Amino acid sequence: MTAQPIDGNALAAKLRAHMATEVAALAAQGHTPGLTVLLVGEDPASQVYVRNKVKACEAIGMASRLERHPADMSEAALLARIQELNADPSVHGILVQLPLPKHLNADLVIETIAPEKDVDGFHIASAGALMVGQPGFKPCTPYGCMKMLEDIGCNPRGKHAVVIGRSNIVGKPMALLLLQASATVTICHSATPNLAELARQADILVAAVGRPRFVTADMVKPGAVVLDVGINRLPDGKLCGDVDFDAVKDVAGWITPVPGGVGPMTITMLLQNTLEAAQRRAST
Ligand SMILES: NC(=O)C1=CN([C@@H]2O[C@H](COP(=O)(O)OP(=O)(O)OC[C@H]3O[C@@H](n4cnc5c(N)ncnc54)[C@H](OP(=O)(O)O)[C@@H]3O)[C@@H](O)[C@H]2O)C=CC1
Ligand SMILES: Nc1nc(=O)c2c([nH]1)NC[C@@H]1CN(c3ccc(C(=O)N[C@@H](CCC(=O)O)C(=O)O)cc3)C=[N+]21
Ligand SMILES: [Mg+2]
Repeated sequence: MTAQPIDGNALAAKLRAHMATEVAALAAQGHTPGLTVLLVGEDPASQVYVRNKVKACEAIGMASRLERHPADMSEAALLARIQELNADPSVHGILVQLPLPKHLNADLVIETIAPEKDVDGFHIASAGALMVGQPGFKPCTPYGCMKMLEDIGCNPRGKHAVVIGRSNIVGKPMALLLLQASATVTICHSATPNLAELARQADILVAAVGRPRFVTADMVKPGAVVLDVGINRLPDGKLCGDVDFDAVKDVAGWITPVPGGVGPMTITMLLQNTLEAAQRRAST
């Protein structure tokens, strides 16, 4: 079997084209959606990501601002800046690029963002809303993965979904979204003794481990949908997912590539959340 590739760039383009019309409608009412991205320090990978986010906003007519701050910015100064952005009506979404320099408490920083501007979906209020099934911003990467399943016609209801990874920004919210969609969900992590055996039972397998080619062909059920969240930079500079794509594509039914899979969908759902934040604000 050769898996069908799930083209994240194509789905992203389709969704963004639709969003552009909604952005234009809001702009016509004087509510151009605005995203502010805060980058503290000079991490080179982060520089690339934040530039891509800002470009993606501009491409669909949103107003985006990138604020660079020095690596030694004090926590008090960062919190004060977030509070100013919380109070600024032209800013609908606030994203603080992670990781932050070690001297800054990332949890405290994220909790300082107003929940109605938390377009990353990382605030405790957003996490709590997701947990209890109330409306709130969903974390962009798992949200994008759900959109990919929808796009290929894969309804998780009644399926066994296995998520490898339990981080607060990917693995855990991914599992909650799949559960909400009535999948039977298994979450694996570094203390799971029989991970390969569990993975092999998955109709939907999500890899969010952060280890290049962690998921090998023997861990995949024939015909499974495999979503590869991993973004790993190899020594030669190339990007590589958490799935051994070349081997797994001969077993899976569907598979996302890296690059060109989940990554572009993460940015797309960030735009979606920012659009929603602006729509909510415009209707109040
Ligand atoms: N495509 C995109 O848009 C995005 C991609 N990413 C990428 O996704 C990957 C995961 O990100 P993130 O969730 O933040 O990573 P974290 O490092 O926060 O979490 C990794 C998870 O994988 C688990 N894990 C690590 N090693 C093993 C192992 N040997 N066996 C089983 N489980 C293991 C960890 O288990 P434990 O909890 O027990 O330590 C942890 O739960 C990274 O490659 C990251 O770059 C992240 C965000 C967005
Ligand atoms: N507050 C915060 N929110 C985030 O959402 C966030 C973050 N911090 N810190 C870093 C991670 C990582 N992340 C990616 C998003 C898109 C791609 C992406 O579009 N990747 C392209 C390739 C890009 C390239 O070539 O480097 C692709 O997969 O096709 C990758 C990684 C968001 N993150
Ligand atoms: Mg992490």
